[in-house]
Amino acid sequence: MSPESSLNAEMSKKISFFGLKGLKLWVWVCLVVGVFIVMILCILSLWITFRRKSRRSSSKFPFNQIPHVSKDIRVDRAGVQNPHPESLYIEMNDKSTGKTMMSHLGRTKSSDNDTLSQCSSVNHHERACSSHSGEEGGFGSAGRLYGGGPVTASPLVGLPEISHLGWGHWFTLRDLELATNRFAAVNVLGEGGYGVVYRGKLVNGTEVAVKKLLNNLGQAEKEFRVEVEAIGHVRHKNLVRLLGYCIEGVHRMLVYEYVNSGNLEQWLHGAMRQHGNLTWEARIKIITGTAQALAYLHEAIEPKVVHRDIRASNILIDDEFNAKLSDFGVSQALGLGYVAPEYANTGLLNEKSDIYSFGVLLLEAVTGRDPVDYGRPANEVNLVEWLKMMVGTRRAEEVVDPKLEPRPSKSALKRALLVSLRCVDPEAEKRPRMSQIARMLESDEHTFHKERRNRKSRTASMEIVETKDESLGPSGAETHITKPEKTHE
Ligand SMILES: Nc1ncnc2c1ncn2[C@@H]1O[C@H](COP(=O)(O)OP(=O)(O)OP(=O)(O)O)[C@@H](O)[C@H]1O
Repeated sequence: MSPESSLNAEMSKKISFFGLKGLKLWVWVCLVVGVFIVMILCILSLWITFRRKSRRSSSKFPFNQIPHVSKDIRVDRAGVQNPHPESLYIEMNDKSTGKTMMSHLGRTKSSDNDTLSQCSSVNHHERACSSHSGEEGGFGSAGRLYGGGPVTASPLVGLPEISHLGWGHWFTLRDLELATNRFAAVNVLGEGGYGVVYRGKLVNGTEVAVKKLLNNLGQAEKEFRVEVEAIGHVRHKNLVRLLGYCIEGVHRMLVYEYVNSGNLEQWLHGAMRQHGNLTWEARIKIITGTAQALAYLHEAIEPKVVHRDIRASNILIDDEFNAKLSDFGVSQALGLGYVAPEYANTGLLNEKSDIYSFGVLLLEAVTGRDPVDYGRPANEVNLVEWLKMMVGTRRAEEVVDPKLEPRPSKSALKRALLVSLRCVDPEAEKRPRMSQIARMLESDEHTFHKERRNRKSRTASMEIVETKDESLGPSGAETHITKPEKTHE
């Protein structure tokens, strides 16, 4: 008998087992294998159910509440240099946007600022924040966060390594409480449309201005995002530098370099007047710096930044009368006197409306008048209209701020008026670009220095010729520079 036929014979034998009689052996083998497979499947399904349950319980972990964030979570313990050894960072990959976000208790940092606001909804975050927010406590331990590094040229040296962003610093509420003496009233620098600004000092000695945004306005939160995104990487000598920000729970704060000599509004109309009047030279320096900052925002960076709120109070001044433009990137309603017609008509804001506002600012600096002053006679309330009327009636020299001593030269005044009139042209496309304006003003600054250096020499003089122009309205005038004339002093 061959082995195959003997195996067949064996398999065909009838066997009785567990009360089942007369089943062939091969049927028994199939039954056993089948039962075995069913058991494996049962075990597998039990294991999967168990896994799901344990995931569900871990989903109470608040990071899962962040909208649009996938469950691709990688836990990463912070390194040796981390001054917060307890910190547990969690990297979340948002598959819908491809962005990565790092988060841990009370702090959130993002590889893309778009994700900043998402973090505000994290309950855990808010609990962590309230546990060391302001009034009650946790304050004393803040000092240990710092390496206490030496004060150097960089305002960020000596601050915690872990909070470095691509462009600045990521502060905790405690850091800023410490810097401002818990936001003491005595440190209030002023209050703007979106919150209070405090003067502060970081533990490495850097003086800062902390803008604490009102947290009960959705708009303020929006502004925070807009501002952080717009200005984080932007650097120019005439722009106030954003050193970092704080976002904890409901708190939103921006931390700027401190600019120590007030703002242009205070110098022209307010508290800084007690220190004396700004000279023409200082005014032109401030205005020219502002123009350079705007030219940079409009034309040198991509994407360009439209300021949208050029006004004297946003031109901060340092102790050498350098202008430091602040609040760029802030989206907010413009004040009455600075609103360009195309904004009023269409709601659109672009660099041309910044240029209009800049023209008003320049007029303000020349005349020392507010853009809109209801305390004046009706035909003088609106600065731009009044100026056009004065130039149109050949009274340009009367517009100079009476407090200015010495008065500007004819040529300097005329050039400044020329620039401002071109900026406030009712037709937006006729307004010069900011870089052109900056160049015109730079040459004015240059002329001023030249005049001062050598008073006896002949200097170029520009003559403003006022010609009636329909496009400037009934009282409008367009200004032209004619050929230089000799002047004798
Ligand atoms: N970086 C800074 N350094 C010094 N002072 C500052 C700084 N930033 C703002 N300030 C001052 O804080 C005050 C409030 O400023 P903020 O920008 O909030 O309001 P504003 O410009 O007066 O008004 P708005 O926000 O409506 O334009 C102003 O007096 C301003 O000069």
